[in-house]
Amino acid sequence: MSLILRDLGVARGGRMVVSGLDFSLAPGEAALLRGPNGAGKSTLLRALAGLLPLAAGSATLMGADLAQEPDTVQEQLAYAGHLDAVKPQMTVAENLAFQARLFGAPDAGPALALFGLAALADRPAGACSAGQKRRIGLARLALAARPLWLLDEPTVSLDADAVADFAGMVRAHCAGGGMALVATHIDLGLSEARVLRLEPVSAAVRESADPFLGDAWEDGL
Ligand SMILES: Nc1ncnc2c1ncn2[C@@H]1O[C@H](COP(=O)(O)OP(=O)(O)OP(=O)(O)O)[C@@H](O)[C@H]1O
Repeated sequence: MSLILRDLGVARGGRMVVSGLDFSLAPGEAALLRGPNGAGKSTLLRALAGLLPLAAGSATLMGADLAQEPDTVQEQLAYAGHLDAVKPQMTVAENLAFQARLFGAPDAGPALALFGLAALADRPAGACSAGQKRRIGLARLALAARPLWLLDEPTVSLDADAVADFAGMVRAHCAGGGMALVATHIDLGLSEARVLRLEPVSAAVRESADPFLGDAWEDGL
Protein backbone atom coordinates (compact mmCIF):
# COMPACT_ATOMS: atom_id res chain seq x y z
CA MET A 1 0.00 0.00 0.00
CA SER A 2 2.96 2.32 -0.57
CA LEU A 3 4.72 4.34 -3.18
CA ILE A 4 7.88 2.50 -4.18
CA LEU A 5 10.49 3.92 -6.56
CA ARG A 6 13.24 1.61 -7.77
CA ASP A 7 16.29 2.79 -9.72
CA LEU A 8 14.06 5.45 -11.23
CA GLY A 9 15.27 7.64 -14.08
CA VAL A 10 13.53 10.50 -15.88
CA ALA A 11 14.88 12.45 -18.86
CA ARG A 12 14.14 15.97 -20.06
CA GLY A 13 15.11 17.07 -23.52
CA GLY A 14 17.02 13.83 -23.99
CA ARG A 15 19.12 14.24 -20.84
CA MET A 16 18.77 12.25 -17.64
CA VAL A 17 17.57 14.64 -14.96
CA VAL A 18 16.69 12.10 -12.27
CA SER A 19 18.77 8.95 -12.17
CA GLY A 20 19.07 5.84 -9.99
CA LEU A 21 16.46 6.99 -7.49
CA ASP A 22 15.34 4.52 -4.82
CA PHE A 23 12.70 5.73 -2.40
CA SER A 24 9.53 4.60 -0.73
CA LEU A 25 6.68 6.24 1.09
CA ALA A 26 4.34 4.34 3.39
CA PRO A 27 0.73 5.22 4.25
CA GLY A 28 0.68 8.03 6.79
CA GLU A 29 4.01 9.46 5.65
CA ALA A 30 4.85 12.84 4.13
CA ALA A 31 8.17 13.59 2.44
CA LEU A 32 9.64 16.92 1.47
CA LEU A 33 11.33 16.94 -1.89
CA ARG A 34 14.31 19.23 -1.66
CA GLY A 35 17.21 20.24 -3.84
CA PRO A 36 18.60 23.23 -5.73
CA ASN A 37 16.93 24.81 -8.75
CA GLY A 38 17.11 22.40 -11.66
CA ALA A 39 17.70 19.32 -9.50
CA GLY A 40 14.67 17.58 -10.98
CA LYS A 41 11.96 17.99 -8.33
CA SER A 42 9.22 19.08 -10.75
CA THR A 43 10.41 16.49 -13.25
CA LEU A 44 10.06 13.70 -10.69
CA LEU A 45 6.60 14.84 -9.61
CA ARG A 46 5.40 15.15 -13.20
CA ALA A 47 6.72 11.68 -14.00
CA LEU A 48 4.98 10.16 -10.97
CA ALA A 49 1.78 11.93 -12.02
CA GLY A 50 2.04 10.21 -15.39
CA LEU A 51 2.79 13.42 -17.31
CA LEU A 52 6.31 12.38 -18.34
CA PRO A 53 7.51 8.90 -19.24
CA LEU A 54 9.99 7.04 -17.06
CA ALA A 55 13.35 6.57 -18.76
CA ALA A 56 14.50 3.86 -16.35
CA GLY A 57 13.46 1.86 -13.32
CA SER A 58 9.96 1.57 -11.92
CA ALA A 59 7.37 3.28 -9.78
CA THR A 60 4.56 1.38 -8.11
CA LEU A 61 1.70 2.85 -6.15
CA MET A 62 -0.37 0.53 -3.99
CA GLY A 63 0.84 -2.40 -6.04
CA ALA A 64 0.12 -0.89 -9.47
CA ASP A 65 3.03 -0.28 -11.81
CA LEU A 66 3.07 3.22 -13.29
CA ALA A 67 4.37 2.12 -16.71
CA GLN A 68 2.05 -0.91 -16.98
CA GLU A 69 -1.14 0.47 -15.39
CA PRO A 70 -0.97 4.26 -15.65
CA ASP A 71 -4.73 4.76 -15.26
CA THR A 72 -4.87 2.73 -12.07
CA VAL A 73 -1.98 4.71 -10.63
CA GLN A 74 -3.43 8.08 -11.67
CA GLU A 75 -6.74 7.26 -10.00
CA GLN A 76 -4.86 6.95 -6.72
CA LEU A 77 -3.12 10.31 -6.80
CA ALA A 78 -3.76 14.03 -6.91
CA TYR A 79 -1.17 16.29 -8.52
CA ALA A 80 -0.92 20.02 -7.96
CA GLY A 81 1.69 21.67 -10.16
CA HIS A 82 2.74 25.28 -10.57
CA LEU A 83 -0.60 26.30 -12.07
CA ASP A 84 -3.68 26.69 -9.90
CA ALA A 85 -6.20 24.94 -12.18
CA VAL A 86 -8.66 27.78 -11.59
CA LYS A 87 -11.20 28.99 -14.15
CA PRO A 88 -11.17 32.81 -13.95
CA GLN A 89 -14.71 33.38 -15.25
CA MET A 90 -16.25 31.14 -12.58
CA THR A 91 -16.72 32.12 -8.93
CA VAL A 92 -14.71 30.48 -6.18
CA ALA A 93 -17.72 28.33 -5.24
CA GLU A 94 -18.34 27.35 -8.86
CA ASN A 95 -14.69 26.41 -9.32
CA LEU A 96 -14.79 24.16 -6.31
CA ALA A 97 -18.17 22.68 -7.30
CA PHE A 98 -16.63 21.86 -10.70
CA GLN A 99 -13.67 20.19 -9.00
CA ALA A 100 -16.04 18.27 -6.72
CA ARG A 101 -17.82 16.85 -9.78
CA LEU A 102 -14.49 16.03 -11.38
CA PHE A 103 -13.37 14.07 -8.33
CA GLY A 104 -16.77 12.50 -7.67
CA ALA A 105 -17.21 14.29 -4.34
CA PRO A 106 -20.81 14.96 -3.22
CA ASP A 107 -20.26 18.72 -2.89
CA ALA A 108 -17.61 21.41 -2.50
CA GLY A 109 -18.29 21.98 1.23
CA PRO A 110 -15.05 20.47 2.58
CA ALA A 111 -12.96 22.67 0.25
CA LEU A 112 -14.93 25.85 0.91
CA ALA A 113 -14.30 25.30 4.61
CA LEU A 114 -10.54 25.61 4.07
CA PHE A 115 -8.31 28.67 3.85
CA GLY A 116 -11.16 31.10 4.55
CA LEU A 117 -12.60 30.42 1.10
CA ALA A 118 -16.24 30.54 2.25
CA ALA A 119 -15.88 34.31 2.57
CA LEU A 120 -14.79 34.48 -1.07
CA ALA A 121 -17.40 32.04 -2.40
CA ASP A 122 -19.16 34.48 -4.75
CA ARG A 123 -16.04 36.23 -6.05
CA PRO A 124 -15.01 35.49 -9.64
CA ALA A 125 -11.76 33.54 -9.43
CA GLY A 126 -10.26 35.95 -11.95
CA ALA A 127 -10.71 38.72 -9.39
CA CYS A 128 -8.84 36.78 -6.70
CA SER A 129 -5.29 37.58 -5.66
CA ALA A 130 -2.44 35.19 -6.44
CA GLY A 131 -2.53 33.77 -2.91
CA GLN A 132 -6.31 33.39 -3.03
CA LYS A 133 -6.06 31.50 -6.31
CA ARG A 134 -3.42 29.28 -4.80
CA ARG A 135 -5.77 28.59 -1.86
CA ILE A 136 -8.48 27.48 -4.31
CA GLY A 137 -5.99 25.24 -6.09
CA LEU A 138 -4.95 23.57 -2.84
CA ALA A 139 -8.42 23.31 -1.34
CA ARG A 140 -9.53 21.06 -4.20
CA LEU A 141 -7.24 18.38 -2.73
CA ALA A 142 -9.81 18.03 0.04
CA LEU A 143 -12.32 16.90 -2.60
CA ALA A 144 -10.10 14.22 -4.06
CA ALA A 145 -10.17 11.04 -2.03
CA ARG A 146 -6.76 10.10 -3.37
CA PRO A 147 -4.12 8.50 -1.14
CA LEU A 148 -1.08 10.13 -2.74
CA TRP A 149 -0.66 13.89 -3.05
CA LEU A 150 2.10 15.13 -5.37
CA LEU A 151 2.57 18.83 -4.71
CA ASP A 152 4.97 21.13 -6.51
CA GLU A 153 5.83 24.30 -4.59
CA PRO A 154 2.33 24.39 -3.09
CA THR A 155 2.91 27.40 -0.84
CA VAL A 156 4.00 29.91 -3.48
CA SER A 157 2.07 33.18 -2.85
CA LEU A 158 0.59 31.94 0.45
CA ASP A 159 0.86 34.09 3.57
CA ALA A 160 2.16 32.64 6.84
CA ASP A 161 -1.30 31.71 8.15
CA ALA A 162 -2.18 29.90 4.92
CA VAL A 163 1.15 28.04 5.01
CA ALA A 164 0.28 26.85 8.51
CA ASP A 165 -3.21 25.83 7.32
CA PHE A 166 -1.64 23.96 4.43
CA ALA A 167 0.73 22.11 6.78
CA GLY A 168 -2.31 21.14 8.86
CA MET A 169 -4.03 19.87 5.74
CA VAL A 170 -1.08 17.63 4.87
CA ARG A 171 -0.89 16.41 8.46
CA ALA A 172 -4.60 15.54 8.48
CA HIS A 173 -4.25 13.75 5.13
CA CYS A 174 -1.42 11.63 6.50
CA ALA A 175 -3.21 11.00 9.79
CA GLY A 176 -5.96 9.42 7.68
CA GLY A 177 -3.45 7.07 6.03
CA GLY A 178 -2.58 9.32 3.08
CA MET A 179 0.84 10.07 1.63
CA ALA A 180 2.31 13.33 0.38
CA LEU A 181 5.41 14.16 -1.62
CA VAL A 182 5.93 17.92 -1.51
CA ALA A 183 8.57 19.85 -3.45
CA THR A 184 9.40 22.98 -1.53
CA HIS A 185 12.19 25.44 -0.86
CA ILE A 186 10.64 26.75 2.36
CA ASP A 187 10.18 25.43 5.87
CA LEU A 188 6.59 24.15 6.06
CA GLY A 189 6.80 23.31 9.75
CA LEU A 190 6.25 19.63 8.97
CA SER A 191 9.02 18.45 11.25
CA GLU A 192 7.78 14.86 11.11
CA ALA A 193 8.14 14.71 7.32
CA ARG A 194 11.00 12.79 5.79
CA VAL A 195 13.29 14.50 3.30
CA LEU A 196 14.10 13.29 -0.19
CA ARG A 197 16.96 15.35 -1.52
CA LEU A 198 17.70 15.52 -5.22
CA GLU A 199 20.98 16.81 -6.61
CA PRO A 200 21.56 17.82 -10.22
CA VAL A 201 22.82 14.86 -12.23
CA SER A 202 26.61 15.24 -12.43
CA ALA A 203 28.29 17.36 -15.06
CA ALA A 204 30.09 14.27 -16.33
CA VAL A 205 26.79 12.62 -17.16
CA ARG A 206 25.43 15.77 -18.73
CA GLU A 207 28.50 16.26 -20.89
CA SER A 208 28.18 12.78 -22.30
CA ALA A 209 25.51 14.19 -24.63
CA ASP A 210 26.70 14.96 -28.14
CA PRO A 211 28.35 18.42 -27.76
CA PHE A 212 27.55 19.36 -31.35
CA LEU A 213 23.84 18.84 -31.01
CA GLY A 214 23.44 21.33 -28.20
CA ASP A 215 20.51 21.20 -25.81
CA ALA A 216 17.16 19.80 -26.80
CA TRP A 217 14.08 21.41 -25.27
CA GLU A 218 10.66 19.94 -24.96
CA ASP A 219 7.84 22.14 -26.09
CA GLY A 220 5.00 23.36 -23.95
CA LEU A 221 6.02 21.81 -20.64
N1 LIG B 1 10.84 21.46 -21.14
C1 LIG B 1 12.09 21.10 -20.84
N2 LIG B 1 12.93 20.66 -21.79
C2 LIG B 1 14.20 20.28 -21.51
N3 LIG B 1 14.73 20.33 -20.29
C3 LIG B 1 13.93 20.73 -19.29
C4 LIG B 1 12.58 21.12 -19.50
N4 LIG B 1 12.04 21.48 -18.32
C5 LIG B 1 13.02 21.32 -17.41
N5 LIG B 1 14.16 20.88 -17.99
C6 LIG B 1 15.43 20.66 -17.33
O1 LIG B 1 15.30 19.64 -16.35
C7 LIG B 1 16.09 19.93 -15.22
C8 LIG B 1 15.22 19.78 -13.99
O2 LIG B 1 14.19 20.75 -14.02
P1 LIG B 1 13.08 20.77 -12.91
O3 LIG B 1 12.07 21.79 -13.31
O4 LIG B 1 12.61 19.39 -12.68
O5 LIG B 1 13.91 21.25 -11.64
P2 LIG B 1 13.43 21.64 -10.17
O6 LIG B 1 14.28 20.86 -9.22
O7 LIG B 1 11.97 21.46 -10.07
O8 LIG B 1 13.84 23.16 -10.12
P3 LIG B 1 13.24 24.44 -9.34
O9 LIG B 1 13.71 24.33 -7.92
O10 LIG B 1 13.88 25.57 -10.05
O11 LIG B 1 11.75 24.41 -9.49
C9 LIG B 1 16.66 21.33 -15.42
O12 LIG B 1 18.00 21.21 -15.79
C10 LIG B 1 15.85 21.89 -16.55
O13 LIG B 1 16.60 22.75 -17.37
